[in-house]
Amino acid sequence: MMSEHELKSLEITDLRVTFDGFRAVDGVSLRVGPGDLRFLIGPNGAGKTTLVDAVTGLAAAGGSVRFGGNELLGRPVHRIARLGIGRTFQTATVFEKLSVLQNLDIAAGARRPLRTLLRQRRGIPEEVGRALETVGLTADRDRPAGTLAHGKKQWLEIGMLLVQDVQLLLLDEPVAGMSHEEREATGELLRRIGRDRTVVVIEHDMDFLRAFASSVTVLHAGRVLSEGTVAEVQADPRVQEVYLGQPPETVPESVAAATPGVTAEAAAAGGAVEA
Ligand SMILES: Nc1ncnc2c1ncn2[C@@H]1O[C@H](COP(=O)(O)OP(=O)(O)OP(=O)(O)O)[C@@H](O)[C@H]1O
Repeated sequence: MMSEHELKSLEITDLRVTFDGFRAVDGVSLRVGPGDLRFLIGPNGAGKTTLVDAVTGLAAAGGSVRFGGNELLGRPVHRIARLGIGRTFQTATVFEKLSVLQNLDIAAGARRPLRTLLRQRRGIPEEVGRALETVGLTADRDRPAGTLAHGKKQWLEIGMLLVQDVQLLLLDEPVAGMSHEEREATGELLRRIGRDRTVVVIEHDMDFLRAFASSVTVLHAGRVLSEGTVAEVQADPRVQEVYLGQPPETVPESVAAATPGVTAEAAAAGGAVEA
């Protein structure tokens, strides 16, 4: 289903966020075009979440963030949301006692009177029906959201962004804690919604990244360390150095295994694999 909106790009220029003199984001520039599925990776503390906070208005920042030509920096959170920008957090934030349908209704219903939101209705608003289908929750629509499996809660949260007609989605570790099947389904979902929207995914799961990313930006110490296709980024010696310079238990096995010059034994000797 094509959006009736023109496709928009996210353009970040010289973004800076400082906490008490500490530069958490230190001059980041990047552009994500519509139809791209951009993964944002980097070691802990690289500035990934802070970057998303800056884009969504939760962290004060210098530089420029434009989406579809509109400058976002300096606008309050709700105005940024109104420009079609939405995010998810690592922990899904759904109304657990309400049904899937009611959750979507509430997300969609800023325009409807409050008393109609919780009422059982025969008809399902078109955008809600569409979102149910897109995120694969049609059969679960009457279940309380609190009884959904972890993966489905994340999909509901994505559905809640879709009914708000979000054009830029920023997702923070959407597959953390998911089963293999849930990851696959989530990857397919991101591909579907990414076709006519701009999607940025913060992710640590390297197998997931390799399967679904169309492009990757690697952040390190608040800066862009590397950018390109999955293959380009994995072959970049600077990326290898940053990951291999980490304590062994945080080196993703698939990065090490895919890194020329790093043997499978060395990767295995690195010990535990990050989630
Ligand atoms: N509100 C804050 N006050 C002070 N420092 C902060 C604040 N938020 C983040 N930081 C610091 O900024 C740096 C970047 O943090 P951020 O959470 O953006 O990293 P990240 O790349 O998302 O890491 P992770 O993968 O661990 O989530 C870290 O050093 C963090 O301690």
